[in-house]
Amino acid sequence: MTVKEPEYVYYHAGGQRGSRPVLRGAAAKDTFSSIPVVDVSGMFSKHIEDRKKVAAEVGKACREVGFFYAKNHNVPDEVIANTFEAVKNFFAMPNMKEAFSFGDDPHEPEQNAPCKPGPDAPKRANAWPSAYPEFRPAMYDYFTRVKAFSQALMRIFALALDLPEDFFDAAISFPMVGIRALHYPPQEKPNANDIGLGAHTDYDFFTLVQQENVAALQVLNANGIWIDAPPQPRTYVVNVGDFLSRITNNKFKSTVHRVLNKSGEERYSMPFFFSPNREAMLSVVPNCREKGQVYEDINAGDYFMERLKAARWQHPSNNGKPAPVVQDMPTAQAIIA
Ligand SMILES: O=C(O)CCC(=O)C(=O)O
Ligand SMILES: [Fe+2]
Repeated sequence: MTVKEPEYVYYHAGGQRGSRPVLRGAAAKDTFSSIPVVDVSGMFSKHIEDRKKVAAEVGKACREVGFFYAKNHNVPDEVIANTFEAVKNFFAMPNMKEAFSFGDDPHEPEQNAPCKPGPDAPKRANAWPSAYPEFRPAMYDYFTRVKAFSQALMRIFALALDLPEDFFDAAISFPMVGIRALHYPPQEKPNANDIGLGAHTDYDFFTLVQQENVAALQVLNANGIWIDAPPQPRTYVVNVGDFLSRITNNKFKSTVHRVLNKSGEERYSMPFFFSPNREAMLSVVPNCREKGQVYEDINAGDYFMERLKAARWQHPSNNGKPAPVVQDMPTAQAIIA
């Protein structure tokens, strides 16, 4: 009799390598096989019942999947379209890069920081292309709106956790945020090992992904099966990140995902990473505390740096050298191992 070796899926999650057996047939667990769609329009209603209804759906999606599509958000279509156009122009420049990141930086007037950076403040965070001056205002137009939408969404997460709606408000007044504009060129003959972005979880509170009309994002379920998250018109893909998972004692799932562009076409996407203020404390929220709880309180900025270092350390380009010092790395741009 031959015993079949189980097949495994490998990923990086919570700053560490992980693996999961692929379970089929009788061994399969009860898990998701599609990404739920939540109509979030009720979050802008003046009636608390409408907001609570959205929160209930968001909470269910966060507990069961860790991902959902947010339909009827309030970021205008034309702002998103203009931003993608600017991103394509940027990638078409001769000094082509495959990713452009920028994030919170109190030096930049567009961000209306609550106070001016002092003499000890971190250095400027963002590098803007001088050869394309229209890029910065286009990105900021998008940044301002997606950040406001995220701050509003945070109130829905509070309700979803049975907390007062304003529970997180003070902790997200000048949040750590980052936009990553990504370009995935067509892959010749892609196979499962030939991925655009390796399997990972995000180290933020949550992420809002805009993807243009090319499907490539995939989400890992509990059975080790990759579930497609193709673009759905006029939606955001929202996913729980490690910070939110941590403060809910993992009741909200920070789910592993990857990008595999099998389409034969160019793919552009724009994740927006949202985390609390650098000084905020990440404490497990009251309703999720349990005896024998694993997570201690930690400063959000410190946790971010810890995760950034872990990602750098494991990055293949690091060649096993000691982790670089990253204290001058002031923005919340997620660097993926
Ligand atoms: O390109 C995408 O659709 C997702 C990107 C992503 O998961 C990330 O940058 O963390
Ligand atoms: Fe991600």
